[in-house]
Amino acid sequence: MTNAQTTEISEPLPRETIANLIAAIASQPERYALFFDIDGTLLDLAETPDAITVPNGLTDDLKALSHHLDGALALVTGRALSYADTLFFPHRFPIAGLHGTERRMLDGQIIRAEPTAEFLDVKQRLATLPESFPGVLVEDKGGAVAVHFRQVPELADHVGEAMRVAIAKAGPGYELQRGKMVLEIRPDSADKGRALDAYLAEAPFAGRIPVAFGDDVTDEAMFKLVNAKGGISIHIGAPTDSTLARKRLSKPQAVRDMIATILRKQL
Ligand SMILES: O=P(O)(O)OC[C@H]1O[C@H](O[C@H]2O[C@H](CO)[C@@H](O)[C@H](O)[C@H]2O)[C@H](O)[C@@H](O)[C@@H]1O
Ligand SMILES: [Mg+2]
Repeated sequence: MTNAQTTEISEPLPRETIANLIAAIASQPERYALFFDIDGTLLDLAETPDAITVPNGLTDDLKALSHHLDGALALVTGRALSYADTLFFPHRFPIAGLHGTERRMLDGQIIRAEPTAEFLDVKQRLATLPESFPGVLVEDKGGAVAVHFRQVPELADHVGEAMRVAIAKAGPGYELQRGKMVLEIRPDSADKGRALDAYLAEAPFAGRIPVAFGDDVTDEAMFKLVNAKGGISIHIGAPTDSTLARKRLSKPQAVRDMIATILRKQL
């Protein structure tokens, strides 16, 4: 996907621009709302879903940044909401999980699509996939199911075929989501853009400039929404023209450094 209207497709965020953004968020926090993807954005990617690590200090830094923004910080992730909570325990951030299809609002209420009988049947069948394709890893996320092939990339086509059959059996209400070395069946009731938009309708997010950080296909819906609202979209990773994001940071460490610098500046 390319974005012809974007003049700065996935350009590195110049040092000066980073400095400006950091200074602005540090000195005028009431103007900004920050939205972070998790895997590949806040956290370095790992070989398997459970092998990720949350670097020392990140959880507290996120909490401090959230406090600085008067709560206008949310995580928008493909992970299950409950899993994301365990990553950043004991803090409970506003989180949109399963690519935006389950969302905890500020009052603690959670909006999610209930799984259908057909989906649960498909999920059960997919659980046996590693018997036919050793090395493939099935991640049960409750309302969604992901099949990872990072450890056996040569099986990508087989996984693709199995998931095409599975999505047809899952029936209405579900869609196939592509990701990094993963294919997933998830509810089609929302996406990360719609989740972000829903947060922007609520205090303390409402009326603020959205700033979204993400690294993957699923984050494009978020970038599109943020661009339309005059916000700042930041892609994490190598330069690419396959993103709607208008700015770029090279890796999760750069995101973590940016957070730490904002906090130092506001002291
Ligand atoms: O939207 P995100 O927060 O970025 O979540 C996207 C998916 O992240 C996880 O999978 C990815 O990260 C794994 C750990 O680094 C990696 O092993 C895998 O290859 C990646 O696809 C997670 O397991 C998925 O459920 C999320 O949808
Ligand atoms: Mg990601």
